[in-house]
Amino acid sequence: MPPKGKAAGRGRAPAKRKLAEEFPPGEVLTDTAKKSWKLGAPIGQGGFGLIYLADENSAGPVGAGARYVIKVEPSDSGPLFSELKFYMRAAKPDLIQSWIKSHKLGNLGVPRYWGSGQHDRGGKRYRFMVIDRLGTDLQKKFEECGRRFPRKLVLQLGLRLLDTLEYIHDHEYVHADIKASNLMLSHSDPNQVYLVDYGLAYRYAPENVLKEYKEDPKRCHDGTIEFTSIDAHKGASASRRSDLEILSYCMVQWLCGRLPWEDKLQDSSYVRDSKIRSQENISDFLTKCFSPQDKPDEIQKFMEEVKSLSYEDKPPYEKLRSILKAGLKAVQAKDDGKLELQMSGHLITKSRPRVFIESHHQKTPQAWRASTNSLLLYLSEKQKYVVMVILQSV
Ligand SMILES: Nc1ncnc2c1ncn2[C@@H]1O[C@H](COP(=O)(O)OP(=O)(O)OP(=O)(O)O)[C@@H](O)[C@H]1O
Repeated sequence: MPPKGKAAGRGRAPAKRKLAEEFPPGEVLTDTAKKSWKLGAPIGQGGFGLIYLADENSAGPVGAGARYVIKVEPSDSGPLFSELKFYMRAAKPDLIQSWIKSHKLGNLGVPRYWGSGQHDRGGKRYRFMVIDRLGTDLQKKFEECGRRFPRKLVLQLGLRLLDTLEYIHDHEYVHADIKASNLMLSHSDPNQVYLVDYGLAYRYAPENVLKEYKEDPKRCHDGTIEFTSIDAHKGASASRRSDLEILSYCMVQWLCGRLPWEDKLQDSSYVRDSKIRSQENISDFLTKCFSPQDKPDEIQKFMEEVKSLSYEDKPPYEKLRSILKAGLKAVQAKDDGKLELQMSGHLITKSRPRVFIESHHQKTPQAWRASTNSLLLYLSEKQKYVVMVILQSV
């Protein structure tokens, strides 16, 4: 989970806190249901602990194809405790499966929870949690794609996130930190995307009683600064509309490359005021982000719909899905469930190039780098600029 006001993109790297010691592969952990799990190699590091490959305990070592991961943190770590509460309440495999069935979905983007417990080692106590093992995060894919995602991909991600948010909202929680680095592709299916990191997830309606709107100056700007909601900037706890507002900023960034306030992320009040202004005139905001021929009508409609929600409102998920589906139709695509990182041939031929000159900071430039919808041309080792040709779908 991010500390207060952490930025998602370049230049973030907050100081990592004191970490849990690294356990050797083969360490066996027993959960509260007395089930044993074996650790493999560590594959990730969070703010407070490590993530290891894992499998049900057996005679053999845990290999690269492991189906689970175990998150281990010192037992006094708050974030894993609150994340664990979310998983225990809302991510049990049976619960997810019955939602998938009753809502006729192909999949649901919440990793399943398989167990948890405490583990003592070297005189210290650790808390651990077993969840599904996932693949690459979308921030890496975003960077590889030259910081632009094709319109179809953005709309498909929006649709899958609406399914996921509807589920977690129905289970009394909001996520409050949606961003590409918290979206991970399945390890086995490139068309499935999961929302991870529930360290900031907030139980907005315990026992179905909605929390009231209350600003707390000590909690201003919680979340990831460029995407966090106006409510969070003002110190109010996240609500369902916050998740959708955050999703809309993400979709805009994925489509056009950067949000207008990204140059001044250190100035939280500036970011808050820019977001307030963007909501006052959504059309003007999108005009700043896109060229006239690229301004996405569906994103404007989506944002207008979200803006009309009050703090306690249940979002109209189905209406929001139909807005995004209309956007797919406008680019001659449909909700086929495919997360295509590459532009299809059809979209490329209907693209118009835009050229940007950017300062060149790379120490070891490549001759060129092609990605889904952009082509970066590094002029030479000594030159100061790169030329970025961006193919924008019309
Ligand atoms: N289910 C998973 N399967 C595979 N890798 C994972 C999984 N969950 C997390 N990871 C990897 O572990 C890293 C740390 O994840 P974690 O959820 O612990 O982050 P965190 O504690 O929120 O830390 P921070 O937000 O500070 O990066 C992730 O960046 C990701 O690479």
